Amino acid sequence: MSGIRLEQVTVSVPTQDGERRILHETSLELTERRVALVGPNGSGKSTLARLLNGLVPATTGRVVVDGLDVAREGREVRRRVGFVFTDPTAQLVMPTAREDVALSLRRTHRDKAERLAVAERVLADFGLAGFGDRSVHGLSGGEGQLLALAGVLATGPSILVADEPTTLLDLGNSRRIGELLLGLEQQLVVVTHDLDLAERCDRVLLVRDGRVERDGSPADVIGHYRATA
Ligand SMILES: Nc1ncnc2c1ncn2[C@@H]1O[C@H](COP(=O)(O)OP(=O)(O)OP(=O)(O)O)[C@@H](O)[C@H]1O
Repeated sequence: MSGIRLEQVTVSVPTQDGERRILHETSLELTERRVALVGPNGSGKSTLARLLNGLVPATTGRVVVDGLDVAREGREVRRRVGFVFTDPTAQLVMPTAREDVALSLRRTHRDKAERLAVAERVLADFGLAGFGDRSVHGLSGGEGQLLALAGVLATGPSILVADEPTTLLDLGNSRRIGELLLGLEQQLVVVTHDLDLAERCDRVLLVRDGRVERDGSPADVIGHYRATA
């Protein structure tokens, strides 16, 4: 039951004179622990990633996550599929770092004082000890991305989807976040232009012009991408 399945999925968006297909018919089964989506700008990677927790609905076909139909059981799917965006400010909603993580814990910890105490421990686990009172708007890109990840992982998802999580980061932070993502016990689906990160995944999909053009080992797919970019 675990894993991700796309059954003949397409995504179309309305245009002035009809509609445009941004993901052509795609069928996939993703069971590897670490899966990377690579490809040119505008090729459909984010669209594919966003289908996995219902942020983008399939126009036709079906997306199934851990045996759950994303269109029908969206709430439960979103509990299981954590999503991190390129820009952490898109998902940091509370004034301070501690409160932001505590917000993620509201389903699992009813008591507010306990939530805040657990949030403090989560911050420490992510290298953010002492950041509890800091404003989420005053964090550096790397700190913000760590905090966003801490908040999402604190909800206990079984799958993490990360859309270009290292794009805004310097080399040091990009490596730090990369290590953290690759070391997760959860299944990871990461959209990335960072081919070093993709190379360390178990499976890579090259998306081009709204299609999965190549799918396989990092060596094969990235080799093909480099040769045809
Ligand atoms: N809601 C939408 N309405 C219209 N067009 C859209 C919408 N969402 C995506 N697109 C278009 O679909 C195509 C694929 O977009 P997508 O964001 O999936 O690409 P991407 O591969 O993630 O790109 P990048 O690497 O630049 O982030 C793009 O041409 C984009 O402009």
